[in-house]
Amino acid sequence: MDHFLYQNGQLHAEDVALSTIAEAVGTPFYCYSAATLTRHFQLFQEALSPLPHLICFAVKSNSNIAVLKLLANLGAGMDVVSMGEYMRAKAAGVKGEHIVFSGVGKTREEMRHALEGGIRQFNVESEPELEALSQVASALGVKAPIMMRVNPDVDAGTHEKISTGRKGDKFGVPISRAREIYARAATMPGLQIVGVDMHIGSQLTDLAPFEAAYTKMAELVGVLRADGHKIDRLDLGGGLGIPYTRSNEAPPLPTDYGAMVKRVLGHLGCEIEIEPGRLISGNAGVLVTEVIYRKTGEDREFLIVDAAMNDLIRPAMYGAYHDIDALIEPAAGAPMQPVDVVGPICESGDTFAKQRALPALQAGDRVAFRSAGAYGAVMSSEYNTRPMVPEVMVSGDHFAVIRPRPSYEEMIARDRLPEWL
Ligand SMILES: Cc1ncc(COP(=O)(O)O)c(C=O)c1O
Ligand SMILES: N[C@@H](CCCC[NH3+])C(=O)O
Repeated sequence: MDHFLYQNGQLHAEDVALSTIAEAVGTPFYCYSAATLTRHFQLFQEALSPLPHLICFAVKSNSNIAVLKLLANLGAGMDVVSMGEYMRAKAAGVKGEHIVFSGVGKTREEMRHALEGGIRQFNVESEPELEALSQVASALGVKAPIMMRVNPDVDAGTHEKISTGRKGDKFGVPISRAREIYARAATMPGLQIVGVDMHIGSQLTDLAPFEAAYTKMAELVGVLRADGHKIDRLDLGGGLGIPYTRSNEAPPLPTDYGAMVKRVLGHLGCEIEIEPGRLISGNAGVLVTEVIYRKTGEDREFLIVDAAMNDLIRPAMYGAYHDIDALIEPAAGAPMQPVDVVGPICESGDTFAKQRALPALQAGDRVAFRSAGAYGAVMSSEYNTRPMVPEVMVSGDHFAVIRPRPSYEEMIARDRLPEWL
């Protein structure tokens, strides 16, 4: 469910017409709906309600501090993967005890920073990382709460580039070695084992791989407890997929996911953590862009828009599909024409859609790329010296710019010229 709907012939974010925002901030811009973010978070709260749980929003999917604060106000914890994300979570007012630190290559500096600022747990991904954390925590005279991220060797059945739980993937420690590694961790100073972690991939559209992984997790918990470890908490990762197009079959809902979690893991009496990103933020955001030119090629029509692959890289990177809607609702029965929707960057990969059926749009018309709230703004860059796109949040009938567009002067002024040039 989202709150980007046509009202009186205009695409709205909640009760604000997107064209009103376009007039105020210029295009392109990202727009998020506070109501959608809230709704999606609450779906997970309801789905896990009978179990003790904490929903740790995956900051990597959308790290704007206003988004984090909105979710934190609803009771969310945060899943971070860098010192920068940790600092963003803190800036949004999240307490250290509600922040979990994931990531395959945490540095000692990041460990120290999180231990000093407070942390719920580190999700440790290798033995060298365990050793480093043990040393850093011991030097600070504290105990670092840890879980091992266990790689269950389950194929998530998702895009090759975002599958993380097969034995050839770089993530976690092999489940076959988990017992030995937990035994080792238990002997190391400065560490306190609190649970087990898994994350098998992103944009999963089927519950079966989750269930296969969590079944292995349940077995492992039994083994580790029998070995004398105190396992009170399970981090199940994120990964539940979203519909990127209205014509697709919808992926499972948080309710279905929650029911499965209860069935497979509920009897263990553990506190459950999940790390959803995309399901909370993905359909809570759109990227609005304006057509600069309509161009007739040899064998096709092009719409050249003012957003580009540097602003939303998913189509170029994964061949991802995003629905495209005109801000002005096409008249019923208006003819649709196939066009390639492309950005201005000098790469053929700067293509948002090929041969997409759209109404007859012209220069000056605006469109919204849907499902852009997750892995959109966070993956953007300044390639071609294009300023980062501003972000706006709508709540009801009002909106606020939650990250302004930097000026060209600001961008240019960041470089330094060495004296010897
Ligand atoms: C460790 C970890 N947790 C959570 C997530 C969030 O995943 P998603 O946005 O698919 O829910 C990711 C990204 O895949 C991740 O790597
Ligand atoms: N960036 C990816 C998801 C990666 C998930 C992070 N572990 C996407 O846009 O789909």
